[in-house]
Amino acid sequence: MYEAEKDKILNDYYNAKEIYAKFDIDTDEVLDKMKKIRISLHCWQGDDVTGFEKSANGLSGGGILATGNWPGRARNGEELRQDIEKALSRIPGKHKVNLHAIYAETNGEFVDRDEINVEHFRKWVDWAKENGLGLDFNPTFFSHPKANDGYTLSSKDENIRKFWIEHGKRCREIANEIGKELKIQCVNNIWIPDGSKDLPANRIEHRKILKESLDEIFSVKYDKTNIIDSVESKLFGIGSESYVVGSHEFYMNYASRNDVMLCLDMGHFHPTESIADKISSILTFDDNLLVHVSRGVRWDSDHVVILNEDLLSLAKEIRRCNAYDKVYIALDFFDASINRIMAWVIGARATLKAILISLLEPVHLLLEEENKGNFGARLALMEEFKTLPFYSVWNKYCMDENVPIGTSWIDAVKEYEKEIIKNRT
Ligand SMILES: C[C@H](O)[C@H](O)[C@@H](O)C(=O)CO
Ligand SMILES: [Mn+2]
Repeated sequence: MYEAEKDKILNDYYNAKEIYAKFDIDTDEVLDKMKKIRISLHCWQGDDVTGFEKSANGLSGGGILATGNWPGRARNGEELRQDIEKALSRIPGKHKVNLHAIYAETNGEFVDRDEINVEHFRKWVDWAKENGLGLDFNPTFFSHPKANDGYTLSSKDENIRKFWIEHGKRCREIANEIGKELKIQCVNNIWIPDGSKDLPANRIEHRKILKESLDEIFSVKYDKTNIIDSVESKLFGIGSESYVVGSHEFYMNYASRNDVMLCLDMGHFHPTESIADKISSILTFDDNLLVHVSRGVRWDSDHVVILNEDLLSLAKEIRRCNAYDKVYIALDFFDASINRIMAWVIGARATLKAILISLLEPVHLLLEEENKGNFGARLALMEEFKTLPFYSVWNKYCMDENVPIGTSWIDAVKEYEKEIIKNRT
């Protein structure tokens, strides 16, 4: 970066610092807090949720869908890690990478999901260590012949159920080992696609079976410094429009009663329902919460996350609950219609911008007006605070973290596409 550019960024930052100081916000302190926040970058954006299994036939049986055919998706661990590194070099801060079980590396051998162990993730763990990254984990209960009849952990077929319970147990074991080795807690999130396209006659039976399967998976206890377990609900999916076994109510109860963390995915609720309002309710009863940051357009479409009202409300609510040390933030979108690295960087930068904006908000002044009953003044302040010069603080954060300022990251990604991605035929 040229000296003149640095001076300009610093100058803008000092001006912004003065403005925020008028509202008792110390921007240096906010930047220190920012540097401690790790978000989780989902590996599956890099290959459209395909994975590396020998028999991989793309995303199937999961009620989720990656659309688009942008060329050059990563085809193996080396390419995927190279792409993630490229993305991370454009994202300020030290973060985590979120893996799914289908990203096991098995030396060309077929290893079924009920046989995987931590050694199949050796390259990921060594790479994470070298790069100072944390890893999160997810069992993969979809894109498999044993998921094709629509039910996995809630299946009435004992053989199917046993297979998936074993998968769930092995994934927890793997997540525990990862957390232990990296010395960074690993979030292990369970999402299953189970449900039915049309109206079921019996809803409760599958839910009782799911409860039993989860009890069995969670019967092994691990040290929470290594692994924290979570369960993710959903409203509906493709092929499970009428009934989803793991609904919000199901998992909210399960999580609260079993010392398991709940996961709220922004795309997994009714389109007009915001998860921001749910955070304080969950945290009244539970210690932690996992959020999947996604963007649904009319349905759970998993569009790339942008700095929109939903994302801002989410971040502001976490901050207003003083809960950045309780809420785990993981990205979850998959767009195959644009450059996949751009997708990661856009989504991650938007999420970090929302977090920064929330930390810069003078919440204490809003509370002061609220506590006096001055609701007009509270609304007026909320509006004024929206246009405080956060961008100057953002640029300083990017400069401190040695990543490109403003739009300058875009050309570097285009270049990488020309040199590396376009050659993947
Ligand atoms: C691939 C992820 O596990 C998946 O996206 C899940 O988290 C989900 O949101 C399914 O709709
Ligand atoms: Mn999700």
